[in-house]
Amino acid sequence: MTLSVQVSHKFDGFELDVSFEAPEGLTVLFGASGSGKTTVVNAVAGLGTPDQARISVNGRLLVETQRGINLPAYKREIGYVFQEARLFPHLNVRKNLLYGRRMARNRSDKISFDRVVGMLGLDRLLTRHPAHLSGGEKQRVAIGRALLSRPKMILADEPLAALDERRKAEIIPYFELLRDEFSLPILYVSHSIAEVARLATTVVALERGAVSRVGAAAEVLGDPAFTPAGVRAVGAILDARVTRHHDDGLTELDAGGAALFLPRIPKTEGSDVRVRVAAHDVILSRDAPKGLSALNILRGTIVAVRAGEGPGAIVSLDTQAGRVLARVTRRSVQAMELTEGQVIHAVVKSVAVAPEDVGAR
Ligand SMILES: Nc1ncnc2c1ncn2[C@@H]1O[C@H](COP(=O)(O)OP(=O)(O)OP(=O)(O)O)[C@@H](O)[C@H]1O
Repeated sequence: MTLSVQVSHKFDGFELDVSFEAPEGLTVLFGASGSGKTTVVNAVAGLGTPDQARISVNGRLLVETQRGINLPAYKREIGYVFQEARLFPHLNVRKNLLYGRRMARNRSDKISFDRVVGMLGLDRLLTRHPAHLSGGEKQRVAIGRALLSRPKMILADEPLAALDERRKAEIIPYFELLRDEFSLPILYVSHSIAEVARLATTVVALERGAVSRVGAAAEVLGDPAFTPAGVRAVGAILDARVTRHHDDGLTELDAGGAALFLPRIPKTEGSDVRVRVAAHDVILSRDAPKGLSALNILRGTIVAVRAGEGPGAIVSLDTQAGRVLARVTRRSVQAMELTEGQVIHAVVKSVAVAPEDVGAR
């Protein structure tokens, strides 16, 4: 496993006992305020000593309290991206980027200054000072600076929390690049389902100091029994490929052989994408719908019907495109006599899926 984390710590009135393993990619540490995210991050970063911890990254041991091993923070070789960019105000972008830079140890190294600047679109900003950058631009510089320190892992602590929605949407693709272009483990703290859906390879959900769930993003978000952010956050993640941009502004995707039409996605034809389809944007029909304005109709088989405490229920169905979830009323479940094994049609309105619901994979 790329990331192996075990931390226990007792504060007055709060007990943390967290243990998880994560494969290569971006691991989102997800949890409500006070669930223990910062305590875990501090243990990984080497800020303070937990009562008991064993943490390794790609087999390299950072701390093992029982054996008295505890690398100081500066020797852990971690690149940080925080909520605020924490740039040096008196240095321009170029100097901020070069601060703490480490030289390549081998020629196959992918992290060159020019590549990082190009990838993050910082070319035109190099001579500017942080005071003259937008929040999103500052965060791009912070990502570049973290990368240029040639870290063994990246630790991103709520890196989008201080940005408005537009800036968030602007920065997320850079984290996708970070995830996909460099084989660096990334531990990413967030309490946003949207970020989990776009970025997570693995989700580690924390609740009251313990891990309540670990798994691949699609699996965790697609579990109707797992609703830490409320039922409105429940949804499926579908893997798809961009097949064609149509003249009328729609992009056609191929999801496991099924065609999906979504509002224009800024990706080239042939790109692999992941698409989040929220359960409340899906309606169900027993018969193949005709004369309907919706363009996306997926035929599937019901694998579970889960009634909530309120009027709603989540129906999970397996389709050609993958597992899809639909949030309907319990009344509809009864009226339509929805049961496991039944063949059903899921209808997804194209415009229900916003461009920010579609990311790279
Ligand atoms: N130094 C401390 N002394 C006592 N209690 C602490 C200390 N640090 C954290 N705690 C408590 O431990 C719990 C977990 O805190 P932690 O900061 O890890 O949560 P979090 O998930 O990061 O929350 P947030 O998203 O609000 O930052 C909280 O109940 C907090 O009050």
